[in-house]
Amino acid sequence: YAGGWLSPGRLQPAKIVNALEGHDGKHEGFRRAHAKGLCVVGHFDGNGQGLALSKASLFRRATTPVIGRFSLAGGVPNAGDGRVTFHSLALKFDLPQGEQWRMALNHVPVFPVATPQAFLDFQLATTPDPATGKPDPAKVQAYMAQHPETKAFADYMAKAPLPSSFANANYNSVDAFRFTNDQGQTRVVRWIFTPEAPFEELDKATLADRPRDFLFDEVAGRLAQGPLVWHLSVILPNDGDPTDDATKPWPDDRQRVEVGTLTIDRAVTEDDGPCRDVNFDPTILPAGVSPSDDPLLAARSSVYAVGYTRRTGEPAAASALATDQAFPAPAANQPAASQPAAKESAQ
Ligand code: HEM
Repeated sequence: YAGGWLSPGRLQPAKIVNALEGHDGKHEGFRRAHAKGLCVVGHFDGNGQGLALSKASLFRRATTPVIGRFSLAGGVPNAGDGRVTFHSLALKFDLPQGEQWRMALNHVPVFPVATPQAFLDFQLATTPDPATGKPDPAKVQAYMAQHPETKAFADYMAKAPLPSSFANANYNSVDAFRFTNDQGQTRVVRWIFTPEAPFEELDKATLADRPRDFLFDEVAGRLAQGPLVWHLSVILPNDGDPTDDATKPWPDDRQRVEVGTLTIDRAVTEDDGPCRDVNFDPTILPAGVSPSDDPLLAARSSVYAVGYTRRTGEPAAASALATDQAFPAPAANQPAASQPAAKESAQ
């Protein structure tokens, strides 16, 4: 039953992973989405303001160690960076008492699909035809006709400026989550990390001519000069703002509460480093945070788990990034993940 043999028509996570492999090829040992990435380590300093919204210990006036991974969407590990796609950042916060908070964030505040079924249908409709190497325009058109929200997203991506760097991009939760504070009050929120590095736009006209790894090389170069900083703000919806539909943005004027600062200190190698064997499942949450009614969240959890199980059962692949070789591997008896335990000052 758990394997889905008795209900072949139901949407199973393996079907979505199969579709991702069909779309971008099967690259053993790599993530089935966001295959190209760079691992980083850093820390988060809470300012205490978030505790009014959630009792999560991340929000105390304390420092929490973080590992992270910059990535681009897509399942091809050595794809060129000259594409119109998400700049993404995944994070794993190691909190006191063994709690963790894992996030996988995109620079765009909305997602192209609202449901797992639409995600599957979108992958299938845009899978390249082996005869032409391109998606079948009739299938894409038929999908778009049924999914105006995906069409709206594609139009938005075509027009919206792309950040010139991983360092000057926002990173959004996209999905909504439920926050609960010490008094038991619950609110649904989204969140955004905004960079201190000033925004600059990538010239889309020259994308195709850029060196393969130019975005990853650029951020590695910045990190070699010093840490990069983002401010985390929790976004509070107005009554009626959708909490179960990641295709719908919340208007820019919604109240924001700044709750702390993320500092990315340095890049570390992905081969044998702390990121390779992590599943950045966004439903791994500390007390005070839980999933909302957004149907993507449960699907993400189960699909990431299937992808993770497949890739970690395959021979480990070396990082496809040339720049990765420049970073020190963690010492044999001291994995890079072993940062100091979260230190608390006052609440
Ligand atoms: C139904 C919707 C979605 C599906 C099926 C899906 C699928 C996947 C899969 C299979 C992976 C690779 C996991 C692994 O092997 O560790 C992945 C990674 C990722 N996803 Fe999604 N995803 C979905 C929605 C989203 C959304 C809404 C966001 C942004 C908020 C997002 C951001 C990311 C990021 C940043 C990673 C890379 C994590 C890393 O660096 O390991 N995904 N996704």
